[in-house]
Amino acid sequence: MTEKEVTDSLTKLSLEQKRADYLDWNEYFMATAFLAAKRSKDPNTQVGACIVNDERKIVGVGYNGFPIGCGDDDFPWGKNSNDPLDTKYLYVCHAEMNAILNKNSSDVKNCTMYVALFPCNECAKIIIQSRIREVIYMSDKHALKKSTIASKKMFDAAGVKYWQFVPRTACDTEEMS
Ligand SMILES: O=c1ccn([C@H]2C[C@H](O)[C@@H](COP(=O)(O)O)O2)c(=O)[nH]1
Ligand SMILES: [Zn+2]
Repeated sequence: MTEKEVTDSLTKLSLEQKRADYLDWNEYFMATAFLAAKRSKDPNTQVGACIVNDERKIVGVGYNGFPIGCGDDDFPWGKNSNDPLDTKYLYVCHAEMNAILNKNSSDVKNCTMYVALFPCNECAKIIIQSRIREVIYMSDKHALKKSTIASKKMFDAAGVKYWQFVPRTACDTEEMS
């Protein structure tokens, strides 16, 4: 074997040993949002959000839950009742709002939010006002709801970019290795 052949086979070996199936940045931050969602006590819908700055540092994470001090012995997780006071909707803090309020930086200006579900109109307002400039979401299952249409209308007007994250399939991962 010539010296070049040895070098070539060593190079090939080291390339073969490189990991290809590690998480890319988008996968990593979306996975962080999904991990946060697992903290939610909502029996029906668990939402997580992760805010990332332009240095790819996580600056806030949140999930849907009742406000501090409002425990589920006193507040309901139900969805349907004749009296809205007996449902969760008047009380629950959305994941996006919690992620913004939980920020560990002075602000979230120019940050990106990764979120499990497309933000509702109330969260869209908070996202815009906090100057987040990009939203990457996983599910758009409420795309036809007026609140989602309103969110998109406001994001478009305010110049907040949004796009759907599509996870890699097992086949994609096999092709890379
Ligand atoms: O943008 C959103 C929208 C909803 N949520 C939370 C609020 C509630 O806990 C659930 C929604 O309950 P459903 O049973 O799916 O009606 O999701 C949120 O965090 N962010
Ligand atoms: Zn919301």
